[in-house]
Amino acid sequence: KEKVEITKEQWALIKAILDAYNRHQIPQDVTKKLLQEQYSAEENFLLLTEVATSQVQVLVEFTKNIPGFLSLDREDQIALLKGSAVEAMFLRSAQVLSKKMPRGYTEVLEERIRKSGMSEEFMTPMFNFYKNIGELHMTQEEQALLTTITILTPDRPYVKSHEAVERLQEIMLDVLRKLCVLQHPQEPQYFARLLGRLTELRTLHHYHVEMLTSWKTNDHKFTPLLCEIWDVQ
Ligand SMILES: CC(C)NC(=O)n1c(-c2ccccc2)cc2c1CN(S(=O)(=O)c1cccs1)CC2
Repeated sequence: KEKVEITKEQWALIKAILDAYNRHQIPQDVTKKLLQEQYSAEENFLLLTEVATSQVQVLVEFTKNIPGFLSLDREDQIALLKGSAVEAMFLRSAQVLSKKMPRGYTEVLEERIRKSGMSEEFMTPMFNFYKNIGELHMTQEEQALLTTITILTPDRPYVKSHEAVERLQEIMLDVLRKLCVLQHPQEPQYFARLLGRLTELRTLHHYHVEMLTSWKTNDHKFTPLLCEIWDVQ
């Protein structure tokens, strides 16, 4: 039985990341709108645009509070944000959906998302992902660290100092690994299962790029921030 020891510094790191993650939540009023009375597909789409835009703003603030992030090369900080925005958005969405909500809220939310003009072949993998994340029953710390690890992925396009990002990501991976052993002692494979979700996120990222083009053809508008972060003209 491997003796797992989380150092004082690592606990401080977990606390800093969890505080930042909890401080930067999507404003309730924005997500609450998604639960209100029946909207049309266009209005649902507009609502998702609003929620997604608000999440990008939250993501930027959260990322700035990741210990070590601001000491990375400035252009690399931008490359990491642009490269991880879609994945962080799907991770946050899955976490929102897997929260205990009042009876029927989840169904309404899912219905709203299904009726937003999104192509069917994108829905299935997306809702599969939401289900897979829900089944993990991740703790707050695990959610915050997994989002941090997604942001600190060294092989995003245009990242120059690959090693610097890799070193930072490795620090976070080590902390998450130890936390998983401590918080899920009966599930030795839990950490591996968490990392498996990161692979699923990359597939969703590819789907998302295709979906954007299909929306563009149906003349759907996005906000300037979403166009900027998703490289949509
Ligand atoms: C919480 C935020 C980050 N979630 C969010 O914006 N969602 C959610 C979602 C999931 C659970 C609860 C509440 C909302 C589902 C979807 C999105 C966004 N995207 S999108 O960014 O591609 C998009 C933008 C505009 C048109 S489509 C499509 C799918």
